[in-house]
Amino acid sequence: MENDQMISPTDIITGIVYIDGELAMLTLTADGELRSTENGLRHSLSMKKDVLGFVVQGKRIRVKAVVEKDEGICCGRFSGDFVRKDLVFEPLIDQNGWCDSLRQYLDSLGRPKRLLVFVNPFGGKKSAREIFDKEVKPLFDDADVQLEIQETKYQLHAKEIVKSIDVSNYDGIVCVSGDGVLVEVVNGLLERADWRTALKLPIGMVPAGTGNGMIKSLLDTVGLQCCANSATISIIRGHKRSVDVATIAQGNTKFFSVLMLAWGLIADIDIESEKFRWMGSARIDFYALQRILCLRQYNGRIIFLPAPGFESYGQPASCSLYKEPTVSDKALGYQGPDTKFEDLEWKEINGPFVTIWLHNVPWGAENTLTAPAAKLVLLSLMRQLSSGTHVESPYIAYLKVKAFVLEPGALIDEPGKEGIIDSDGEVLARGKRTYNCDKKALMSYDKLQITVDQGLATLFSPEY
Ligand SMILES: Nc1ncnc2c1ncn2[C@@H]1O[C@H](COP(=O)(O)OP(=O)(O)OP(=O)(O)O)[C@@H](O)[C@H]1O
Repeated sequence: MENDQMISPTDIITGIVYIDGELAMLTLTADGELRSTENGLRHSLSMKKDVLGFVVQGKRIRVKAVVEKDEGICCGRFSGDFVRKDLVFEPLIDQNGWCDSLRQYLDSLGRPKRLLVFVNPFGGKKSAREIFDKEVKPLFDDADVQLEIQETKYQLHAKEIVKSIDVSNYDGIVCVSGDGVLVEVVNGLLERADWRTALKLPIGMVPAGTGNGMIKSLLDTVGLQCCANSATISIIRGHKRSVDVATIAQGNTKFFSVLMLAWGLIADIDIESEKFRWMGSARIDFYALQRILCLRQYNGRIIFLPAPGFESYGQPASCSLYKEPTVSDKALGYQGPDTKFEDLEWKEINGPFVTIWLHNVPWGAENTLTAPAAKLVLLSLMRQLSSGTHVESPYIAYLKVKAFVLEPGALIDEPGKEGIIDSDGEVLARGKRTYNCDKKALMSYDKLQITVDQGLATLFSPEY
């Protein structure tokens, strides 16, 4: 704290104001600091980091701000990393000048002003609407963001909507949901004829599902909690980052994935635990334990193109990525990466496998899981999942690949029973005698290939 406040010719606006009934000097500096000196003490708010917006209340101006809270403070039911720290001041003169300066500075930050918001009332513990009303909407209102709210009414509703929206009407799309709606939005945008433009629209996530792996990955990287408060503030601040999109193809059928593909144990836990949806995210741990105690092993083969540094894994493959069938002229949307992989050095590993898990982001869900070959080892590895140390286990082969082919087989001790292939929480293929095997799936339980386009989609993200 300093006693004096230097005025610089580059300051945007400066003047005497009342704060809490006391006279104070307030300045908006050129680099976006809102600095006040009151009773010799200096306080400041960063327009970029702390300030959401402002509102005129009679002669006063209320600057709505949030600051990162100190560790140990808990603010009731909805926890988060931020607490409110509004600044209320009354300029002695030129209230309009203050409003114009604050508005212009906020506008110069390139934050989103118009958002299409999907709220999935069905996801997770069915609390998305409550999360949206109590935590998300008030913050967007403070930041003066216009919202077009769309509650999803059925599966694939969000995908259907984004396929036909006028993308120029929005600065972004927000999903108050789990990862499922995010994936629908990405797939919907990629199926548009104008997918290149449409994919530039940033997508924001507010965790309100069982699987919130994408937003967990983004927030955790900068030490923020995976909660609605931190996620919404990140969207308001408007920073973006690009994420890889994997194309999973089986003939002409395609699915675009941003998180992961799983087969075997992980898919079985993810999909079969649906029976325990009422437990919230605990259903995953609960069912994982059951599945590990009655472990299944699957026949099959994986063929892959190792990334640099991972060439020693597997043996030379007897075949490579299959050739794409010619795309019909009617297929207008994105068709996957253009890269040609045929003549490269493919490797293969033959089963049996407990699970195959392909990941695009570090976190599959808020409390991830992966697994090797023995029950006791699996149980001890479960405890390591939250730290990620499971990848060091000798029972796990952890490798980076540029392209991948999965040939899924049947259970080794029950050849008439097959498995489930799951991508981003959705069932891609259901084999014979699996859970809900009479339900329709996008692909058949057969060979499929995965290729990646780096940085294809744009997400709202905390600043790194
Ligand atoms: N009103 C609705 N009724 C039923 N399903 C819906 C509705 N709205 C959206 N869905 C579907 O719910 C699925 C799961 O959504 P979301 O990812 O938001 O939640 P989640 O809890 O993380 O998912 P899950 O629990 O299935 O892992 C999506 O496939 C979505 O299409």
